[in-house]
Amino acid sequence: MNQDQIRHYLQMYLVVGSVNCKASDPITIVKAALSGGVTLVQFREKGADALQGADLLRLALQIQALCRAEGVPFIINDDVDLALEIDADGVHIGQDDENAAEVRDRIGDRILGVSAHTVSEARLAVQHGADYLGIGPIYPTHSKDDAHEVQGTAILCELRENGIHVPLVGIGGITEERAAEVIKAGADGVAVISAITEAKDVHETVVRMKSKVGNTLRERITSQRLI
Ligand SMILES: Cc1ncc(COP(=O)(O)OP(=O)(O)O)c(N)n1
Ligand SMILES: Cc1ncsc1CCOP(=O)(O)O
Ligand SMILES: [Mg+2]
Repeated sequence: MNQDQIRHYLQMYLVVGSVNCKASDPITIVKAALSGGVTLVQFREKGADALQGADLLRLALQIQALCRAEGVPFIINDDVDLALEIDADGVHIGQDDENAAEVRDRIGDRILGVSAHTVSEARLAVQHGADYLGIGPIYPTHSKDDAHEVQGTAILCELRENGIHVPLVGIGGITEERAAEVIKAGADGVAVISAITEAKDVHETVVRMKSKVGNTLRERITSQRLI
């Protein structure tokens, strides 16, 4: 998949697991998010009450089927074996997960996302074959217990200024109100858990957030052309 396609998929990126879906069930939330226009879905089944075994597999397959029906890529967090077993479109791994170069060998040309927190982690992830980098937490988050320290949007500027040109997605505490500043700082999209899974109206929240991302990307491109 080329970088332009990856950048498109990163624009409105839903990260979701059953643990994040308290107001409603995961299927209802994913359906509403897809109808609102999410461009990529990551299945992240993690935390104290996370599903396991057959229940986890069933939910992964159900969400995958919803994504396939909408032509939205579906990727798995951490679990490369699961991704291969169900023929997912890719995986997302972090610095404490399986080595990125080994994962690239195992998954072939599926999408590989890698979390990075510094310029050197980013450079190494790219050398190892990452298609995109997940950067954050940009803002405080209550969705990840072992989150890295908050990085702010400055990390996105720093990566771009240091020659990291691969697709980047910001993650961590991103809301409708904050989406534009993440894109202005250099991200190609926003990856979101709670602002979507805990929204009163998931469909409308995604529509509005995606529109903010799209408008800000267009403004950024226009202002770059003027320089
Ligand atoms: C898009 C995206 N970016 C970053 C992460 C975090 O990955 P990781 O650091 O491996 O932490 P866990 O999500 O595995 O707890 C992500 N999942 N997605
Ligand atoms: C998985 C992950 N990685 C860094 S922050 C985070 C959690 C993002 O969740 P939220 O959008 O609710 O802050
Ligand atoms: Mg991980």
